[in-house]
Amino acid sequence: MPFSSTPEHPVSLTRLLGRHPTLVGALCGFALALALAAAVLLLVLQLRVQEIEAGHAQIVHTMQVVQTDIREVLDELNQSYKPECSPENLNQLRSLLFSHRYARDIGLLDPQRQLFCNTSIGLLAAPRPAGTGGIDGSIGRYYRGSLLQLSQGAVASTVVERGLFQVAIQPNATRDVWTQHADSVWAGAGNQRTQVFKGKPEALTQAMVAADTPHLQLDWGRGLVLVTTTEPGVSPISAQSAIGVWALLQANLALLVVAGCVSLLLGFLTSDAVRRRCRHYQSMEYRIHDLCNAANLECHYQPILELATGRIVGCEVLARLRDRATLVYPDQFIPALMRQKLAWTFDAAVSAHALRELGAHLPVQPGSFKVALNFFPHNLQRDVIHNHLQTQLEALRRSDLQIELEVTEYNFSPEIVPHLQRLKADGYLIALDDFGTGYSNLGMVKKVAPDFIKIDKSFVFEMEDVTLRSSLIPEIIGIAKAVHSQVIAEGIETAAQAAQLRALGVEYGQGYFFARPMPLTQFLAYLQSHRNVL
Ligand SMILES: Nc1nc2c(ncn2[C@@H]2O[C@H](COP(=O)(O)O[C@H]3[C@@H](O)[C@H](n4cnc5c(=O)[nH]c(N)nc54)O[C@@H]3COP(=O)(O)O)[C@@H](O)[C@H]2O)c(=O)[nH]1
Repeated sequence: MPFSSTPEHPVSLTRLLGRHPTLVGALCGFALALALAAAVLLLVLQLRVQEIEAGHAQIVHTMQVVQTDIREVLDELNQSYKPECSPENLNQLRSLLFSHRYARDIGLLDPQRQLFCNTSIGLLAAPRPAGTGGIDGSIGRYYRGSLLQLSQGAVASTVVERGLFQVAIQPNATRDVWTQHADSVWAGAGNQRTQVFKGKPEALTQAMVAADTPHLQLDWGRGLVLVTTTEPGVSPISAQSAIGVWALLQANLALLVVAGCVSLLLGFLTSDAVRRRCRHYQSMEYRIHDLCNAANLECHYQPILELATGRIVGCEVLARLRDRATLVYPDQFIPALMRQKLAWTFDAAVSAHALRELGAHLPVQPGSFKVALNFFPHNLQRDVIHNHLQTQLEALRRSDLQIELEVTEYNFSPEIVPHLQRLKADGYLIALDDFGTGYSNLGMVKKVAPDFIKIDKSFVFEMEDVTLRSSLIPEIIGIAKAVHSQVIAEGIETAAQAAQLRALGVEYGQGYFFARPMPLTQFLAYLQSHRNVL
């Protein structure tokens, strides 16, 4: 709630951002552009990974089909057949091969595990060792590159051995699917792991990890993303493919260029929007809500002197708002204050603050001491003003303080005349401020018969140059005399101006020549020193 006595708001993040709008805007825009570009790149990568995963799934599926086929043969051999090389047995074994697509040949082992007979050529000329090494799989022990004795010669094949039987897998049963969908295929687990297919150039396939790997792995050094699919059931089997990031970028160059341009455009638009938002946070329109807190309100007092004697007869209350180390002046905040409809809250807070301060600290003055308060014209409603000021004055019990209400000539309208008349009748002094800047009708001025007419400082500033404007000062004094008002000249900055105005018959003056508006402690010290001088 503005001008409540709640503690000052802490500096908000929005205010901090507002101090560097261009930088914050640029950073946000850059971050967005980067994020969008990265998102597109990740999407492209993700699509490629999905494509590879689908290929790997086909490899695993094909190998499972092959394995199931071979398992059935081995199951049947171990359950229903004897490892005998008799023609009848061999014929039965051959007919078994017909019903199993991936089984190429069946070999028979003697008790010393030597291969002595097979379905292709029958009894071998000499038994030969069944094989060394091998990989343990769930359906038997696999031997890669075993030489299969066929009637037309020997062929390298993978055989699976269980009990005293060996089944040779059709050469190239899985090769096509490997070639098409993987760069490298590994079989076996732990130290038995063997590379069963090597597709890409040596250097690349060497990079493929022979140990268990995560599904996705980044090789920063070579700019590769490795995709590994491991299926534990099939011996186990791992299919690996490498994505070259640079090659991926090249393959999607057009898409990435478009995405980059869109990202830059969005980044630029974001930067502009953020910059504008940050500027708004720094604007008075936004800050006024934070500033309108009782803790930020400061009243400055500018003495008003009798020109003939130099006696201080009163002061004008001028409000400032404190924004940390800096003071914000009325010209800076009044427009925003008006737009945010805080005019009455502000005037009420200033007058209460000033009267409280002066009432508590200003020594009781001999005679009366005028306290000139500025009110926005539409706040000059008799009942509202009177009730408000009476409440303040009753609490003070200072009969020496006399309130002077200032209304600018510029805003002097027929609607406020009755209010001013009543306020005057209530005992308040009325001052017509900035006189000469508006076009008030003399009849209206007469009706109010203000106690004071304040000559606007713009007339005083030009006195030494004797401009047309300054030549109007005697006219203004004449009008004041005609309506029985006393004259206060504002903006006196030199001794010459003060002397000239005094000679013209101006009774009172204020301006930097005497003193600038100042905080209470300084104002009290000024009053004290001034009294000593007089
Ligand atoms: N409704 C309210 N209006 C207020 C209040 N406090 C101020 N104001 C209005 O803001 C206007 C600007 O005030 P400020 O910036 O404080 O300027 C005043 C003086 O500092 C300045 N001045 C005084 N002497 C001299 C001088 O010798 N030279 C010079 N260059 N400037 C000087 O003039 C302003 C006072 O003018 P005026 O009000 O016409 O007497 C101010 O005009 C107020 O209307 C508030 O609390 N409520």
